[in-house]
Amino acid sequence: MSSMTETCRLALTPGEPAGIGPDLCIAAAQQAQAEELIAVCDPELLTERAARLRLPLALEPFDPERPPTPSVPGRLLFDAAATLAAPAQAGELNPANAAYVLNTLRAACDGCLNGRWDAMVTGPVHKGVINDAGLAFSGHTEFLAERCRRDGEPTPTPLMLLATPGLRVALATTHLPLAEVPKAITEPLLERIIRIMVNGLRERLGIPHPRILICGLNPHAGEGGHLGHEEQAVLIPVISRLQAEGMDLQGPLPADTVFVPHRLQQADAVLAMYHDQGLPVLKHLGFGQAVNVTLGLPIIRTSVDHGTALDIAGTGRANLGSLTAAIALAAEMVQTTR
Ligand SMILES: NC(=O)c1ccc[n+]([C@@H]2O[C@H](COP(=O)([O-])OP(=O)(O)OC[C@H]3O[C@@H](n4cnc5c(N)ncnc54)[C@H](O)[C@@H]3O)[C@@H](O)[C@H]2O)c1
Ligand SMILES: N[C@H](C(=O)O)[C@H](O)COP(=O)(O)O
Repeated sequence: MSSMTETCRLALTPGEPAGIGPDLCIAAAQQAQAEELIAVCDPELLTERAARLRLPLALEPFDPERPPTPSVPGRLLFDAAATLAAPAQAGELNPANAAYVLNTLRAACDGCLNGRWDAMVTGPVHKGVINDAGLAFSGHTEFLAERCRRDGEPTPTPLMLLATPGLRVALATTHLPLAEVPKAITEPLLERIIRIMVNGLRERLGIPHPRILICGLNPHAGEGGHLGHEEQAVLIPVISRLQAEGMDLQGPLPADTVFVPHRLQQADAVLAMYHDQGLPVLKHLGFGQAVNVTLGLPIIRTSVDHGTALDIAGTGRANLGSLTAAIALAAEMVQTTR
């Protein structure tokens, strides 16, 4: 692990090889970066995609013995941790490459755990094609949590938080079918999630006294029990307990009005109960510029806010904004944590 004064060393996973992830890594490599970027992938993928995009790219193998140096335009370090099973065709998913994608994530995560690099920044993966290949996968967040599990200990609970200027939204549940959400939101889970959120905002994002708005699960936060019982049975007891410990929490609040400007001005983050309660609002405000952060794990991981965009892979039309923001936030989190 690099020291206080050193350049941040960031692993970059391009994600789904048929998607825009490789395009974005190549685009990022065209710019000077304050960090050292190491693409964890099959270098052939980048060479072929760069040729298709007609962009210059000098690839150099990563040498952990050399001190980290800021990336220079047109040059990119790589760690050939995994090899494609079949050549990648932009825009065309191939389940044969699903295991390769997961191997790049394993290598990037393990490198964070063993100090090979300071943090990992992930490009988008395609959850469907990984499952089509017979590999159970619901998202990076859950996969990395499992990878960070220590022998004999339970899997750490990960917290997904997306951030864009003016709004941070975290999720109590992540990639879960909607029908399973109510029973997943138990008192122990919610208490764990709120503690991780408060600690993560403090320790990783440098907000000393985070103010958090907590959405109800039901319309109008249950309308006093007339539109659902989870607020009274689960949310209110947990929130009251943690407020009594001094945490700055408000809720459960009706999710339809929690995101109005005057409320957000008085808060550092919102906790939504499920994926599509929080993320549509965040993406409406900041799609293409927002960052997905995983809190609650012993590693620093940020990611783009968008998917694989197969419709534009290999065309040069992919917007670099979210990856740029994800790299910047990972570096900031590394500095905050040093
Ligand atoms: N970080 C991740 O790994 C991540 C995040 C979200 C979705 N996904 C996965 O991506 C796949 C496709 O999801 P989707 O179609 O809902 O969303 P998507 O983000 O891939 O595409 C939605 C629309 O936005 C456009 N778009 C996305 N990123 C863009 C960029 N950087 N520049 C310009 N245009 C861009 C696409 O062309 C498309 O029109 C799914 O398998 C989903 O699970 C992965
Ligand atoms: N929930 C994320 C989003 O909608 O942007 C996305 O699916 C990626 O999640 P992971 O980082 O867990 O793969």
